[in-house]
Parts: sequence; structure tokens; C-alpha cells
Amino acid sequence: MAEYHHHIAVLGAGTIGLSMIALHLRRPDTRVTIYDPRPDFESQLRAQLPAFLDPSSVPDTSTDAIDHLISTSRFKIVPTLREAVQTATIIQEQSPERTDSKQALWKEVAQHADATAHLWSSSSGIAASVQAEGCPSGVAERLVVAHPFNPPHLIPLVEIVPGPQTAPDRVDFVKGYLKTVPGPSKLPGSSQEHGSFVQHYRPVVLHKEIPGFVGNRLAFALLREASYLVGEGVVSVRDLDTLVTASLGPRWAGSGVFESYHAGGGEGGIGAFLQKLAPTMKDVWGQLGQIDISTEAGRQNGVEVGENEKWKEDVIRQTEEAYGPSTSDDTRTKKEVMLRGVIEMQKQCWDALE
Ligand SMILES: NC(=O)C1=CN([C@@H]2O[C@H](COP(=O)(O)OP(=O)(O)OC[C@H]3O[C@@H](n4cnc5c(N)ncnc54)[C@H](O)[C@@H]3O)[C@@H](O)[C@H]2O)C=CC1
Ligand SMILES: O=C(O)[C@@H](O)C(=O)[C@H](O)[C@@H](O)CO
Repeated sequence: MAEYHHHIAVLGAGTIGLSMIALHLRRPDTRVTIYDPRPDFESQLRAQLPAFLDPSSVPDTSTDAIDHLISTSRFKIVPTLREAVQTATIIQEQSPERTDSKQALWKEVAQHADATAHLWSSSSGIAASVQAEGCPSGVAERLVVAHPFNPPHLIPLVEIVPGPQTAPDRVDFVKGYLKTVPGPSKLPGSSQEHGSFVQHYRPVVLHKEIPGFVGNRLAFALLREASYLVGEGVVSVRDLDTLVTASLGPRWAGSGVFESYHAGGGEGGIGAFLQKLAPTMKDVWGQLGQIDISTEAGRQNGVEVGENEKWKEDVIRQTEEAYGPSTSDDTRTKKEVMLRGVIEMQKQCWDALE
């Protein structure tokens, strides 16, 4: 068998896990072993994974994709977690977002994996320190959250969130690994197309754990206010989405929250901006929507809504009216082309971003 510097065990190959497999296979020095307890897992993987893969990883005919990968010994599907982790140097979980499930997973990993293996969680908001609770010694020191944005084979950000016990060299390792994963090469004119390496992934390390980390706290704060505005009848779902994609979206693709307001402050920069806008911001901040979301929703009119969740009924109804019952494959494809284009443009202007 060819030697690979990294052997990654991918635990959980659903939405994120499939995309992560494509990410890892873009590194020529990495082989991947996959485990998922779903009974239909292999058939689903064979049907869905080819669409995520780069030409650099597979032949043109997607029907051969999985068999080709298996033949190269870079790719293995195994029936048990034990087989997946026992020789892995990196173990990455994309199991369901449930604390008990992740804690049980790490306890099982600790039983079978090498005591030096790196432990990565893709969790959206469950801290490494919480996941490591009850695990054998040595797990908390190796466990770090590497929270991706969907789909990770395209979106450059990964939030690295160490727990208080995570060893600094574990953080350095995951950051260095991600920064050297080549970007997708499918897009004509892609900075990756001509074989030269252009950094694609932009990991950000948080200084402390907080529920939801940073990316989701920002995203969920915006979602809450957006849902409030729709529930209050101020704006429709579709018009709010237009407002975002026609203003904040393009702006934030080039300049983040603080940089864009720094520019907006003119000669005085963000200090002047905060000074000038203070009265309005104080009013708005004092009136931001206070809505709740129930985790024990009952069903009304076919929609799962709980107490004080009228906003949720409006959001769901209007979203489905605007975009259909779920996102179509055609729409998903068009959005991916747009996303790839934005990311490529960012990389071509990279020196202005970092
Ligand atoms: N879906 C998204 O947009 C994002 C999800 N995440 C996080 O990624 C993780 C996975 O999310 P999704 O891929 O959306 O979920 P999913 O439900 O699509 O996939 C989860 C997979 O884990 C498998 N699984 C269940 N128990 C397992 C175990 N003990 N060991 C290994 N696999 C197991 C399931 O069979 C399933 O295939 C969650 O922690 C989520 O918060 C992070 C970023 C974005
Ligand atoms: O937005 C993303 O892709 C990530 O920040 C997430 O964690 C998911 O959206 C998550 O909130 C839902 O699973």
C-alpha cells in the first residue's frame, strides 16, 4: 500500500461528512477511512459523494469514482468505528449535533485509537470541553472543534475552538493542515487550475469557548432579527433575502463587519462611525426583536410551532412560497457556481483580505 502522511478517520458521512471527505482527498498525502452506522450508508455515499469530488481526486466518469478511489487505497469504507480509527492519525467526527452522542463517540474512539491521534469535531456549537466530559485522560488535551461552514469542501472558513485543556500544538496542527488543503479546481480559471498552490482555507482560532462559537452566533443573531421583522409584517422573506444579497452580502464578501464600518466612518474611521451613528444604533439596539424558539413544538396547520412562535409560521410559510418546499438541485447547483465565483474572486484579491 502507498504511504500517506495522514490517515483520517471520518466518523459520520452525512451532509458535512461527505463534503469533508472531498476536502481531505484534495490533499495528495492523505488517505481516508469512513464509518457511518446508517444501514444505507454505502449506497448513499456511492450515489452522493462523486458530486463533491474534484477531478484531481477521481476519473471523469463519476460511476467509477468510488471504486477508483478504493483501488488507490486512499479510500476505505469500514463497518465499525473501531476499524475506522485503529490506525488513524486524525479522527474527525461529523455525527449528529447531540452532546450525549458526541461524548459516547469520543469514549469509543479512546478505546480503539492511537493515544497520539488528533481528535477533531465538526460541531456547530458543542464545546470540545463538553464533548470530552467523562472521557479517559488524554482526550481533552487532543480534542479541538474545527467547525466548518456548509459545504466545507468549498467554504474557506473553519472556526478552530480549543477547549481549556486542548494542547496548543494540537491547535497549530489543525490550522496548518487546513491552510495547506488545496482549493477546488473545477472552476475554469481557478487559481488552483494551473497546479500552483494558492491557499484556500482560512481557519480562525477562537480564544475561548462560547456556545455557538462566533460564526453561528452572528448568523443566528441575524436570523433572529430577520424572523422578527417577517413576523411583525415589516418585510417579506423574499424581500429580506433580496436586501441581504443586494447589500450586506456583496459588501461582506470583500470587507468584514468592522472593516466596512471603518471605511464608512470616513477620515475618522470606525471611531467616527460609532460616534456619528450612536443615537440611531442605541435606538435600534434597544428595540431588536425578542423572539423565542421552542424545542418542544406542537403542530399547528401542519407546521411545528410552539407557544409565542407565530413568527415561525410566517417564516416557514413565506419561505416555502418563495422558494418551494425545499431547495431544488437546479437551484443548489446555480448557488454553488455563484459561491465558487465569489470565493475565487476573493482569492484573486487575497492580499486585500488577509
Ligand atoms: N449541516 C450543516 O450545515 C452543518 C453541520 N455541522 C455539524 O456537523 C455535524 C453533522 O451534521 P450533519 O452532517 O448536518 O448531520 P447529518 O445528520 O447529515 O449526518 C450525521 C451522520 O452521522 C451519522 N452518525 C450517527 N451516529 C454516529 C456515530 N456514533 N458515529 C459516526 N456517525 C454517526 C448518521 O448516520 C449521519 O449519516 C453536526 O455536529 C453539525 O452541527 C457543522 C457545520 C454545518
Ligand atoms: O452555517 C453553517 O454552515 C454552519 O455555521 C453551521 O454550523 C450550520 O449552519 C448549523 O448552524 C446547522 O447545522
